Amino acid sequence: MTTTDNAPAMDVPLLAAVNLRKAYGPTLALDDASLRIRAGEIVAIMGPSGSGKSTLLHCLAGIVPPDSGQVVYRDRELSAMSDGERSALRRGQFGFVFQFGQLVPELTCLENVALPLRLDGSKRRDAERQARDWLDRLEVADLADKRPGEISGGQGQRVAVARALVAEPRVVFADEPTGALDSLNGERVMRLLTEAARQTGAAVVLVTHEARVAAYSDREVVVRDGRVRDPELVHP
Ligand SMILES: Nc1ncnc2c1ncn2[C@@H]1O[C@H](COP(=O)(O)OP(=O)(O)OP(=O)(O)O)[C@@H](O)[C@H]1O
Repeated sequence: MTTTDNAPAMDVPLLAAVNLRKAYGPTLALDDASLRIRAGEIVAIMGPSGSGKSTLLHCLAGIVPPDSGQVVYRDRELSAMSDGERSALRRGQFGFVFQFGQLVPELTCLENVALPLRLDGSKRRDAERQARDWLDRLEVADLADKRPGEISGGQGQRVAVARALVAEPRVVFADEPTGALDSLNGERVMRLLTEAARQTGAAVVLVTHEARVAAYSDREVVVRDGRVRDPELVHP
């Protein structure tokens, strides 16, 4: 699998998990899991509790190394990269939203959203201008000067989505992003997250056990006992 430009052909995955296996002691979290994500597509990973969804997401994002198998981003295998290269990939190409926003409590919402750009070397003024734009897109512009402890869970998740998207990543990893929200706020976060991803062309890997949340995706894959049923691989 090789690509020569920045836009992979439709049938070439942007990100692929190939025969992943991962054990935690005696627990087999992933057992021959394979999955392909195309550029710009929104894929929901579903399945029962403990089936391996988060482990799969962490492997795809280069956070957890599989025991065997490969994760390939464009034409590069993550395990063949140095730690520094993998960190640079996560910072430059990937965005993250978790169940609890994981905003930095000491920073204002504006500073939180600007942080990925600042870490990448942007000047404060440029980073904050873009951060303000993203807060606006996520309908939380009025919270710019507040700290995470002063806002609601739903507002915090929208700030977290703004932070995940500010550097215009190619893949957003979202692990139960609405898990701590009531249904109304959950729907709002999903609508804003998927709209923003579609506008920027980012793919989304969404872990959820809620059908209502998965309904925002282009397709669903099911993980059971560490194995993935990816219909794309059954009928390529
Ligand atoms: N760091 C870890 N140490 C030990 N066991 C782990 C670790 N992470 C996951 N596991 C185990 O691996 C299996 C898969 O866990 P994982 O979190 O991937 O499942 P999940 O489908 O995301 O579950 P949930 O929906 O409950 O979050 C579970 O049996 C879990 O207990």
